[in-house]
Amino acid sequence: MRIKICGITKSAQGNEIIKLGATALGFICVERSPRYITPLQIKAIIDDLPSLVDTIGVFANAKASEIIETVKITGITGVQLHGAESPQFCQQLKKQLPQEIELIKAFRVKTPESLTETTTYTEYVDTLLLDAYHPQMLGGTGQTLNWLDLQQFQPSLPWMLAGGLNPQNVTEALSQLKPDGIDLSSGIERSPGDKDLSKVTQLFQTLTN
Ligand SMILES: O=C(O)c1ccccc1N[C@@H]1O[C@H](COP(=O)(O)O)[C@@H](O)[C@H]1O
Repeated sequence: MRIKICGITKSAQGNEIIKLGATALGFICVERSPRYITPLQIKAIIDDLPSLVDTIGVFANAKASEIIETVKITGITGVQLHGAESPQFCQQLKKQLPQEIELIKAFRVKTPESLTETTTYTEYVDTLLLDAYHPQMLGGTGQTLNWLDLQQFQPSLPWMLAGGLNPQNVTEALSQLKPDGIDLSSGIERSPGDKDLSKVTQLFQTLTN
């Protein structure tokens, strides 16, 4: 299972988190987020990481040109779209990105019906991600989804579960759902962008038991 730890802002923490077992690190490219870091800061962190790690830039309603420029500057291996990007935007962006760049579309699930929207994207992206809906915040909310409502979600693409996961609730989430990956941010932090390595250690201990 893929394990993505998102909202990395510090090189040393990113490296420790990879050693603990994460398969992917996420970097927030949304300026209004307290976890935002610049493309040059992302590049500096990635340059210091082992090469086989997935590195995902998280965007929300950004222009395609900004995303493509960020991919070039940073060397990220994937792009996560966390806003209201349309299927057509994803289709166009996918055509413009280098073939090897993973395109992830995130959905902030408000009602079980929100899940049906995902089917209109499956032709144009590589991976789906489900996050909790919050009226003011785009992500990193710490709010969980109603996992029971997701049990019927069996998309044709790999999918990742996000939204308020932490060392205490991840086992319960994975007993109800079988995502291809999980994505955590605020549940393993001291403060936004500052990961708590003891919580990350606890997470991986829980996952390996
Ligand atoms: O983390 C942020 O600040 C953020 C800002 C804008 C878009 C997405 C963001 N984070 C995403 O939120 C989920 C995890 O949230 P949490 O575990 O509930 O804190 C993850 O997909 C991040 O990429």
